[in-house]
Amino acid sequence: MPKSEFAPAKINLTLEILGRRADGYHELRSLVAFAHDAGDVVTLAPGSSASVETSGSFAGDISGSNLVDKAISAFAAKVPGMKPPRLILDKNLPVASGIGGGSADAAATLRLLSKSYPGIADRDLHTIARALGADVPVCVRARPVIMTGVGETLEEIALPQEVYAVLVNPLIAVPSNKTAHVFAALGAAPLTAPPEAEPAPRLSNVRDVIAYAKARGNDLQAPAQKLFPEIETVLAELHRTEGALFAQLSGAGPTCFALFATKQEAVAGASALRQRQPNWWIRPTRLG
Ligand SMILES: C[C@](O)(CO)[C@H](O)COP(=O)(O)OP(=O)(O)OC[C@H]1O[C@@H](n2ccc(N)nc2=O)[C@H](O)[C@@H]1O
Ligand SMILES: Nc1ncnc2c1ncn2[C@@H]1O[C@H](COP(=O)(O)OP(=O)(O)OP(=O)(O)O)[C@@H](O)[C@H]1O
Repeated sequence: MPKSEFAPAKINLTLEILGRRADGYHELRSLVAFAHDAGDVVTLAPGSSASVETSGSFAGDISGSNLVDKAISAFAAKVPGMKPPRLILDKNLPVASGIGGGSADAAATLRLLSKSYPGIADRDLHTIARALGADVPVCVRARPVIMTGVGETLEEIALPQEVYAVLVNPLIAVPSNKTAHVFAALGAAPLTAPPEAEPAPRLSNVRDVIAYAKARGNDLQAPAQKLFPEIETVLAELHRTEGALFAQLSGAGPTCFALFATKQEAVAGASALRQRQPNWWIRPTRLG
């Protein structure tokens, strides 16, 4: 019986960049949520040949070595004698799009392998995840958190049950090192002192989430928009969608999200948008 792990899209509801560290990475604070019904799927398939096979709409867009392969190698390095598995990656999320697709796939692979090899401590899994990418630890957790550090410090937070979003990606070509470009374009000041800790917000309903997201914003939105002007069109389209209460960029983009109070409004908003922009990737989803 094949075992599967869902690799949900990651959405940065907020993204504050607090300063640049000496190693070039940035300290940040981000409210991160995950999509209930938009994601890739990683399946451990029967068979003796070690391989990673890809299927799905965006399988052909992965460039360089697949983060799933890197996750397997990093995990295997901690498990002497581990038999390399045969994995199938169903790639439904657009690549290099700011919703952490590759990170989510690496994280799902680590969760899958750690179920087969339960000897690996959570602490070791976290270290492996961090070495694979700044977004991989949060994707291993795959629950709403306030993420700080460069992405390694995770504080779980309760999100209201009913938060609906529409995710929109214009499917423009972006370079594979897009995230580094966007951080560089921000030109953040060097950190002079460690950022101050602050208590996690209390988010009781969708209005609280929107107020917090509006107040904190996404510091990468302006530089990303300068590099990829299509983002402005995506945000304008989301703002004019009926029922959309708030719209912003996720991560380094170009995927943007809008928030809705009900599932019906998110589904209707997504279909109205699809009528206007048939070539975009548009997904209504519940966030959690
Ligand atoms: C923008 C976010 O998506 C927000 O969740 C993440 O911070 C990016 O996470 P990621 O894509 O997993 O990032 P990595 O693959 O580790 O790094 C890609 C590049 O982004 C920049 N980077 C990333 C994370 C971070 N905290 N500071 C950075 O400056 C670095 O230039 C790095 O070379
Ligand atoms: N399994 C994978 N899925 C997607 N991209 C992958 C994968 N493996 C390797 N990559 C490469 O990783 C890079 C980042 O892709 P990803 O989809 O994770 O971007 P992202 O969502 O913008 O990430 P972030 O917001 O964390 O920078 C791309 O250049 C892509 O070719």
